[in-house]
Amino acid sequence: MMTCVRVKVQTAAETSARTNMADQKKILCVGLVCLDIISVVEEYPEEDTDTRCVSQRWQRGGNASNSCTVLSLLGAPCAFMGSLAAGPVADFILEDFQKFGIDVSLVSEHAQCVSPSSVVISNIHTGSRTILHMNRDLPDVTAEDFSRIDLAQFKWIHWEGRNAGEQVKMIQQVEKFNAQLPDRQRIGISVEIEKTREPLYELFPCGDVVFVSKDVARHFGFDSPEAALKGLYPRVKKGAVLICAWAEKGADALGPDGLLLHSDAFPPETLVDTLGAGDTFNAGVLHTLSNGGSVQDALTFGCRIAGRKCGFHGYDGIREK
Ligand SMILES: Nc1ncnc2c1ncn2[C@@H]1O[C@H](COP(=O)(O)OP(=O)(O)OP(=O)(O)O)[C@@H](O)[C@H]1O
Ligand SMILES: OC[C@H]1O[C@](O)(CO)[C@@H](O)[C@@H]1O
Repeated sequence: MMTCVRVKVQTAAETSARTNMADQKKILCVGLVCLDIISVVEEYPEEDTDTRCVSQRWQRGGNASNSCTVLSLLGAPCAFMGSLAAGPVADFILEDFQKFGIDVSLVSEHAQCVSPSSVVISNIHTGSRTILHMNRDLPDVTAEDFSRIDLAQFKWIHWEGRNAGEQVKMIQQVEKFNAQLPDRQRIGISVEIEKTREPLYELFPCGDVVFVSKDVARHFGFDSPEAALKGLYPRVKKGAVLICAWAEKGADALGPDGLLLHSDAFPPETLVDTLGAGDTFNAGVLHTLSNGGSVQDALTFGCRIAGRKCGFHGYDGIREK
């Protein structure tokens, strides 16, 4: 693993905020960072037409990266672990991570690879986001990369399901580390199974908390979060909590006591942009649980900030209320 050393000079406010957080353990998110090239449109375009859009912007994206953005806006010390290519896109991404005070010391640089990116068509009237993602050759971080990190600095580690075989080995390393610690000092483990790819289902029995998407739920033939949780719960490990978010229906959770928990969604006054709503929800849940909050509080807070996020472009507005 090559460690990135391109560090931007911090402002006094950033330095002081980071110093105040210095003695707190961090939340680590492992997964994708990419460039989102977002075109905001009044109406979804027809194929082979030439449309003028409302605005265009570059935004740092990727599930784990977006969740870090939201965690940092919520004031939670956090770190991102993933891969980055080199060049202007990678520079833009690194600078943006640093703007949010996200620890990037575990980012692996692959200078010879192409930066992953998404073209996103965002409909300003419905809030819908249509994503065209490209990842040509950037490899994910491995269990060997992970074995070099000092786990003692983290209170929670979240994996966005990607190279599941390697991620299972990373989780085993954390379980081994946890086994020597008293309960309250153990690192919380969560995994997200978002894409409908068979190898990712290996992650179901791996987390204390497992996020399963509505896409995966539908793929298994479930048409509601309740049905998905009941049907998929036998796949998680003993004692785990399974969580399923479902856009405007809010989110549900099922734990070892068999009680189904639910939070309604919190729709914004005007639905503007749902890109990253799921990543925002996950960050809200992780923030609450890693601070000792209940699963019900985590669901409600996750839905509250994800709903708020849908009311504006990007993530910055999360900080303002
Ligand atoms: N239209 C909406 N109105 C209100 N809340 C919403 C809406 N869409 C999403 N949310 C909130 O966001 C949470 C996550 O939604 P969902 O799982 O559908 O996102 P997603 O499709 O995974 O998003 P992305 O993949 O872009 O991160 C929901 O539980 C809900 O609280
Ligand atoms: O699948 C990758 C895409 O999904 C997102 O992480 C949103 O959840 C985008 O930022 C990215 O382009």
